[in-house]
Amino acid sequence: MTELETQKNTTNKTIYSCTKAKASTLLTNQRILDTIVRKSSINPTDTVLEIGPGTGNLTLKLLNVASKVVAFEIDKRMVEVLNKRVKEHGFEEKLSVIREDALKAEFPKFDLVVANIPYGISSPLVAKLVYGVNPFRSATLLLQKEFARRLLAKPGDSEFNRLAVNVKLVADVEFVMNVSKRDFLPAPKVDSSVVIIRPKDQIPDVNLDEWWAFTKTCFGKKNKTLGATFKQKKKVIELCRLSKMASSNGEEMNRNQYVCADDDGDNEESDGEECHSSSCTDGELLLFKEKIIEVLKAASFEDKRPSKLCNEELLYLLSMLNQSGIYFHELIKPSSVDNVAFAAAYS
Ligand SMILES: C[S@@+](CC[C@H](N)C(=O)[O-])C[C@H]1O[C@@H](n2cnc3c(N)ncnc32)[C@H](O)[C@@H]1O
Repeated sequence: MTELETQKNTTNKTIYSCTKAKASTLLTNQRILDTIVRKSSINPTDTVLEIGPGTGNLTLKLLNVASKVVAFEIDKRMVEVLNKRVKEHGFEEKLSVIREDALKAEFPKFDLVVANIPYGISSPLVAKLVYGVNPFRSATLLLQKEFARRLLAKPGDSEFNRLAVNVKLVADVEFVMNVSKRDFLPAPKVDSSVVIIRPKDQIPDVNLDEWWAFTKTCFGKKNKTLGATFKQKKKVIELCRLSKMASSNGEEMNRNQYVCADDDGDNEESDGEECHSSSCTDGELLLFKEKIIEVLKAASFEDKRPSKLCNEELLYLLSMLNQSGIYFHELIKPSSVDNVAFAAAYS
C-alpha cells in the first residue's frame, strides 16, 4: 500500500492518513474525535450509521460505545485498512461495512448518524437524511465550515439560502464546535465545523414537491424582491403552465379557480419580447400575472426579499398562492417524502 500511511502521533498511537494530493483527509485529533462521540449521546443499544469511515479513526470510537456501526465506504483501500484495524480491536462482530456510494445506496435501519463525511456530497447527503424514509434521532456531522454556517443561518444572515430553508422545515440544527484544518492529516485547505441535526417531531402539512419548487423559485435570486422575481416574463409563463397542469391534475382540491381568458393574442405587456408558450395564451398570461401580483400585494410580500423571510412567512405565502390557483409543481399529490428527487435537486 503506497497511499495510505501509518504514523505515530504524540501519544505514540498509530494514526492513519493519506499522502497523495487527491486522497482523503482524515481526522486524527483524538480530542476532537472523542468530543464528537460524546456530543452524539450514543446509547449502548444504538446502531450508528457512518458515512465515509476512511481508515476508521472515528469508527473505532463509535464501536466502543454503540451496539453496532453500519459504515458506507466506497474506497476499497480504506475498507481493507478499516477491517484490519477493527479486527485488531476485536470489534468485527459489531461493524458492517457496505462498499457502496452512500448517495445511491438504500440505508438500513439506524438510530443516529455520526460521521466525518466527504464534503463534496454534503448537500445531497443532508437532504437524503432529513427528507429520507429512515427515521433517526440525530445526525452529528463534521462539515466544511462554510457549509455548516449555511445550515445554521437565520433569515437576514448573508449565508441564509434555500438549503437552510428546506432543512429548517423538517429539522433543527445545532452548532457544536469548529475544527481546525490542523486536526486533519493531510491538512485540508478549509476549516470545518461539527453540527447536530435533529429531525423535528412535527413538520408543517405542506406538499413537499410544491414546497421545494416554490423555494427554488423564491431563492433563485434570494436578494431580489418577490415582486421582481414573480413579474419576470419567463417565470409568469412557467408558472402559468404549471398551474394549469396542476389544476387539471388535482381534482379533489378544487384547483379550478384559475381563470382563463379568451385567446385575444395581444394582451401581453409590450416589452419587446415575443411570448412563447405552448399552453397559455397571451391573455391568460396577462391575467395570471395580475393574479400573482394581487396575491403578493394582499399578503404584503411584493417588496419583501426571500433572504429575510422565515419559514412561517414562506409557508403562508405559498398557501395564499395555492389558494389562488398558483402552483409551482405540475403534479400535486399528497405530501410525499421523495428524498431521491430532493437529493437530485442538490447534487
Ligand atoms: C474526508 S474522509 C473521512 C474519513 C474518516 N471519517 C475520518 O474522519 O478520518 C471521507 C471518506 O468518505 C469516503 N467517500 C467519499 N465519497 C463517498 C460516498 N459517496 N459514499 C461513501 N463513502 C464515500 C472516502 O473514500 C473517504 O474515505
